[in-house]
Amino acid sequence: MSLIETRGLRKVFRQAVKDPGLSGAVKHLFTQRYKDKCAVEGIDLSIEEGESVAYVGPNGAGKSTTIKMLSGVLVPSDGEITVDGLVPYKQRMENAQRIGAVFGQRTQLWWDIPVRESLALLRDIYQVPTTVFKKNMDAFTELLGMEDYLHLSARKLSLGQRMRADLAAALLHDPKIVYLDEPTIGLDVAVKHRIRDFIKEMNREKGTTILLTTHDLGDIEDLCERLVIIDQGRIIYDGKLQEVKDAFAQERTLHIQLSSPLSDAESLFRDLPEVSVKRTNDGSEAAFSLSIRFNRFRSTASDIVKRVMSHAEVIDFRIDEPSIEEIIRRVYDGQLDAAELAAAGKGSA
Ligand SMILES: Nc1ncnc2c1ncn2[C@@H]1O[C@H](COP(=O)(O)OP(=O)(O)OP(=O)(O)O)[C@@H](O)[C@H]1O
Repeated sequence: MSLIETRGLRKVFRQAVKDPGLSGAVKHLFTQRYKDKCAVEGIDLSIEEGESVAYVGPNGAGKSTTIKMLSGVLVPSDGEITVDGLVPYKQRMENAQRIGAVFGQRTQLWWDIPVRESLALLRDIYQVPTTVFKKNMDAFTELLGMEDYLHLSARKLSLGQRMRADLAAALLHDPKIVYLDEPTIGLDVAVKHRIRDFIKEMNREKGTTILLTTHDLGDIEDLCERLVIIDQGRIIYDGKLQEVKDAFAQERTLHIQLSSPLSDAESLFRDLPEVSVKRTNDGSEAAFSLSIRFNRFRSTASDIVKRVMSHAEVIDFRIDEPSIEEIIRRVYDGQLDAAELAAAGKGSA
């Protein structure tokens, strides 16, 4: 059995239907109307120990609802769910010992007491042995750069400081699994990197299994090898991040630096209509640069470089592939359909 396993997992919420405005609110007091909203529509998910999985989808897709069911906060309407052999909503306390959770929008720290005290309270709640607590506190303080603000209450922390303290709080008891819901939301680039490095370290060093939901697709590229895309409560893709890139990132851009300008570079590619050439010389350091976009299934980078080299001296070049961000955006926009996507991996669409 996998560490995390769900079969046919469903969650239906009962939502109040109100007419707009004050009259609608008053009317609702006397005649309540409700409709069922299926937030999660039968999810089959297997996650092995040590995996790092991105769980992404547009707003309202059902990501948080899934995580809440996995962490035992919500009871599923239907289906099966086990986390390390436990049924989370039935064995909440045992489950809590094995998981850590960070919800970017909320904190699990006590608002008015110093961070150091909050962490000590969590040590007692989770019954973390003193040696483990000390070892983790030392390591986390250094890795997350918390020394300067351990004496401050959560109320006084900046968002980046608070998020780092929250990560420390979630991992203090060495959980097997950590659920990260938007762990880098609203953070500057430096703090984001620090947090990502820390998560990678936990995954590598301790084999912590990571389930990450995020709208920051940089998080995904940096942290996860596997991608699960959910839309309207259903998984529409489940497979390797690299497979999605290989299947859909057909476009490449070659950035070539020349020793002197090359006039009419376009003429070198007249027989390749899908190739487009842009001059990107910004006048600095006598750089004469071309950015050449091509479809990797129709042309090869080596052919393009060869053509340029036959007319000019090439000093340097590099190839860029589109980011996963662009591909996922196309999925969200409906430009890539689920069946196409599923064919690229082992998606369950
Ligand atoms: N407690 C609730 N009561 C009623 N409906 C809910 C409740 N929680 C979530 N929903 C509905 O379920 C659907 C899925 O919500 P969920 O929060 O799981 O989405 P999400 O993928 O996490 O979205 P986001 O990226 O915006 O956080 C939404 O339509 C939401 O309105």
